[in-house]
Amino acid sequence: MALKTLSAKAAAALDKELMSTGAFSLDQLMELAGLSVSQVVYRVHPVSKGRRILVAVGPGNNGGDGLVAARHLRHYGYQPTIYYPKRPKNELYQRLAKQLEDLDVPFVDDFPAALQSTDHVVDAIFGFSFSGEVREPFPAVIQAMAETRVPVTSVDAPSSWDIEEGPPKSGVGSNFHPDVLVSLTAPKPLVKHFRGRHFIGGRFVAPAIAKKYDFDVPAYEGVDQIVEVGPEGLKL
Ligand SMILES: NC(=O)C1=CN([C@@H]2O[C@H](COP(=O)(O)OP(=O)(O)OC[C@H]3O[C@@H](n4cnc5c(N)ncnc54)[C@H](O)[C@@H]3O)[C@@H](O)[C@H]2O)[C@H](O)CC1
Ligand SMILES: [K+]
Repeated sequence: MALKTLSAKAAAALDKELMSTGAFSLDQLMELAGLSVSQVVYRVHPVSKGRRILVAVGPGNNGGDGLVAARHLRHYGYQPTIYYPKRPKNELYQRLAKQLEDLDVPFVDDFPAALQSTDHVVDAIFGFSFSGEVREPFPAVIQAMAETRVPVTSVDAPSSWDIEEGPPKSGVGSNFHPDVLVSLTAPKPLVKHFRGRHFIGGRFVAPAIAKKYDFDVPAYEGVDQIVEVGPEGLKL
C-alpha cells in the first residue's frame, strides 16, 4: 500500500482539529508523540549500542516532542543530554525542561562539542511549521548533524528540509540526510527524498479523522506506539 502524505497545511489543520473538536490537549499529543520517538530510538539504537543520546531541541512543538522523548529515554536507562538554545517562556516547555532537570539530565550550550561524545542524536529542531532559510543559531547545528558519523533520528522532518520539497538545493541542510525518520501521524511529502529507516508514530488518530484527512492509520501491534514502514509501503 503506497504511502499517503499530509501537506504542511493539512498537518497543521489536523493538529488544530485534534485539539478542538477532537478534545485532546497539547500535552497529551506531545506526550504520545515523544513516547513514539523514544520507542524508535529504543528500536534502532538499543542501550547496548551506547547510552549517550544528544537531543537537539528547537523552539516549537517539535522541540517539545524531543524533550518528552528525552525523559522517556532517561527512564529506559539512557543518558540523554539536551541542547536547547531558544527556550520559549511558554509554561508547557518550562515544565518539560523542569522534569528533565529533576532527572539530572544535563543541558549544554555547545552542540558540536557535545556531538564529540555521544552515541546517537535526536533531531527535534523543526517540524511541519518550518519554512524559509534556517536562522541563527541553528545553521551550525544542522551542518554538524549533516557531517557527523553519529547516527541521527529526525522527529517528523529532517530539520531544514522543506516540508513539501525536501532538502534545500544548496546551502545549509542540502547535505543533511538523517539515518532514521519518525513521521508523526502521517508522512509529509518530503518523505520521497528520504532514504533511511522510516517509522510512523503518534498513535492517537481516530479512524474518522484519518479518513477526513485522507491518510492511513498503520497497523500498530500490541502496545507499540510505532510502525516501521518497509520498502513495500505501509502495513494496514
Ligand atoms: N498532530 C501531530 O502530529 C502533533 C505533532 N506535534 C509536533 O509539532 C510539530 C509542529 O510544531 P509547531 O510548533 O507548529 O512548529 P515547529 O516545531 O515545526 O517549528 C516552529 C518554530 O520554529 C521556528 N522556525 C520556523 N522556521 C524557521 C527558520 N527558517 N529558522 C529558524 N526558526 C524557524 C518558528 O519561529 C517556531 O518557533 C510537528 O512537526 C510535530 O513534531 C505535536 O507535538 C503534537 C501533535
Ligand atoms: K525535526
